[in-house]
Amino acid sequence: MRRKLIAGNWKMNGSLGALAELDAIEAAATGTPGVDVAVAVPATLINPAVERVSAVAIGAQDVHQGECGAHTGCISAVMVREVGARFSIVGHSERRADQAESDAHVKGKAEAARAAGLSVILCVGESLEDRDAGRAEQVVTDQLARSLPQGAAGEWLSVAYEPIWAIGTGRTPTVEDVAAMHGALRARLRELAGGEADAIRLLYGGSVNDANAAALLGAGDVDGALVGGASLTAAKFVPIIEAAAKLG
Ligand SMILES: O=C[C@H](O)COP(=O)(O)O
Repeated sequence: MRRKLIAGNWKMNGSLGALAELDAIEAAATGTPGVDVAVAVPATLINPAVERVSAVAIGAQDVHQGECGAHTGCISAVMVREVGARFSIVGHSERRADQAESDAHVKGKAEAARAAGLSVILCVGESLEDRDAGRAEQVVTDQLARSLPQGAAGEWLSVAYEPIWAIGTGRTPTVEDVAAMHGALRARLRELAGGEADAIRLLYGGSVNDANAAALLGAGDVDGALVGGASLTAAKFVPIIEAAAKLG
């Protein structure tokens, strides 16, 4: 039985003042011991966030695939681990688009994160064009196969299915479509990593909010959510944690 994971992604939002939101999220995480709660903050906020909370895992939104070197502006997994990050997102569609990250980059980042002792949330997802053309499952499972780190198995890895067209748009796939995609991802993980892959959590991401969380989290093979906009305030994020807790 996989524990539910509710992970927030603040993206390029948040200041030192915004860290106060973490207090109520920490209280919710403490009050729902059956649910894992995590927030990926901007790199500048990792250390102060780590010093503020303990029941909430604080993480990075990206790490470089190397450990150190001449990569101006980049941050390594070793560096974020040193200041207390417990996980990193890799392969978010915004980075794949804005920074031209390939599946090979994403695989390298996931492996570097694991080597540094971080858990990993690896993102995959299709465009609206792929969805409309009926090739979403093929595109997403192929993306997974190319991005999957060596030794993928166990709770340290989560795969977040985030249809690009659902991110920040208020649109979501149907519960049936989410269940079908997660079933396809689970099947592909078993092909790629055997029975060990059953510990890998599958998260859904894309316009999750307090109104739709229970339905999306209740879909087949959905082990949690990766939440963007609704993770920025405790008032919107805590009900999603509570919805997960009710599902067990
Ligand atoms: O990482 C989070 C996702 O991109 C979802 O963002 P959203 O909840 O604002 O749609």
